[in-house]
Amino acid sequence: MNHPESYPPVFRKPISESDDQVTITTTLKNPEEEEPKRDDIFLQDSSDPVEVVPVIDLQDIITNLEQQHQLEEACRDWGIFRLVNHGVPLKLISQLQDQAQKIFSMSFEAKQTLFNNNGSSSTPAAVSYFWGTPALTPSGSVLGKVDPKKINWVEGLNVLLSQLSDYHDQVSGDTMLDSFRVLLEEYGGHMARLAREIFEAILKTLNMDSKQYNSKSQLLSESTGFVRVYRYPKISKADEEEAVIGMQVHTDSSVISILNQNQVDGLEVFKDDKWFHVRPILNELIVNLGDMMQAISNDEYVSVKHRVKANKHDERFSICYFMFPAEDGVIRSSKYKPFTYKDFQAQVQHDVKTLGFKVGLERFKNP
Ligand SMILES: O=C(O)CCC(=O)C(=O)O
Ligand SMILES: [Fe+2]
Repeated sequence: MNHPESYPPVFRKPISESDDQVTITTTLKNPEEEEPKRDDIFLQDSSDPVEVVPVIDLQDIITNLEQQHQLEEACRDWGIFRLVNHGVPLKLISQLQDQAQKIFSMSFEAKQTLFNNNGSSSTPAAVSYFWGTPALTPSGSVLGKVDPKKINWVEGLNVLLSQLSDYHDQVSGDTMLDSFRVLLEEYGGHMARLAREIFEAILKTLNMDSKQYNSKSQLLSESTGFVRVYRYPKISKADEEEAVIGMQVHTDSSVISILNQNQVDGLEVFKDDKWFHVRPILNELIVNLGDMMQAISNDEYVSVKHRVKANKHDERFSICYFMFPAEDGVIRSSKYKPFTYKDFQAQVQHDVKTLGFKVGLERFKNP
C-alpha cells in the first residue's frame, strides 16, 4: 500500500484484524444481491467470462443508421457500452487522473480537513471527501450506516460541478486544488456535451415523442451533473481471505453515467446471470444507463447492475460523471406512476436510511 497514512485507518490493516468499532456506516445493498459467499469473493483472478461489451462510435450515432441500430441493441441488451471517438482529449483525462492521484496520496486527516469543512446545507461543498460507501446525500455527506463487515474498499471525492465556480475563491493560493478545479471544469464541460449527444441519439432509437414532455431538458438537466473521483486501494494478501468488495452491486440512479478508469481492472457488469469484466482500454469511455433512463424508456432499456472488484495487484482510480432529469420534471411512462427525480431521490434516501438498501424503481412501478 503506497503512503499508508493516506488511507482511512480501517483500510490500513487487513480486514481480519479490523475491530468492529467503525463509526461510519452504510450499505446500499441491492435487494436482489445475495450475501457474498466464500466462492464469490470479489477478487481479480476468478474465471469470469471475458468482456464483450459493445463499442459505439459517437461520431456516427446521430447520422449512421447501422450505428443507431447498434446503440439500440447495446441499450436493450446491456445497458452499457464503450464509447470511442468521444472527443475528450486524452491529455485532459490523464492530467485529471494524475491530479486525483496526488490529492488521494495526501494524509487521510489532511483530506478530511480540506474537504469536509467548507459546506453548509444551503450551499453544499463543491468537493467533499468520503470513504467506505458510495451512498451519499445530495450534498455529498455519507448517508446512513455502514455494516462494518461490508465496507466498500473505496474512497472518493464528490464534486458538485455547479458549485465549482465558487470553489475558485476557496482554493485560491492552493495550486494543487486550483488546477484540480480547472481540470474538473473542463472535464465537466465535455461530459455534459457527451451526455446530451448520447441522450439525443438514444431518444431517437426509442422513437420517443418529445411532445410528451414540455422540453427535453426536463429529462436531462445539465445543472444536475456531478463527478465522483474514486481510489480503490490495492488489497493485501490477508484481505484475500475475506470477501472484499471495491463497490457493491448497484444500479445508478442517473439517466446516463460516463466513466473513465486507469489501466487497472475492477468494473464488472451483470448480464444473463453472469458477471462480465469491463476492461480498461486507453482512450475509451464507458457509458452506462441508469434508473431514470430505464423509466424514461418504459423498461425498453436497462439500468445495468454493476460492481467493482477489489484488485490485489494495483490501486485503481476511476472518474464517473452522472447526469439526471430536472428535479421537478415529471417522468411519464405506462409501466410507472408519474414521478419526478426529486421523488425518486427522496425515496432512495429514505430506503437507504431505514432499510439499509436502495429499492429503486420498484417503488414507482404501476401494479
Ligand atoms: O469506479 C467504477 O468503476 C464504478 C463506480 C460506480 O459504479 C458508481 O460510482 O456508481
Ligand atoms: Fe455505478
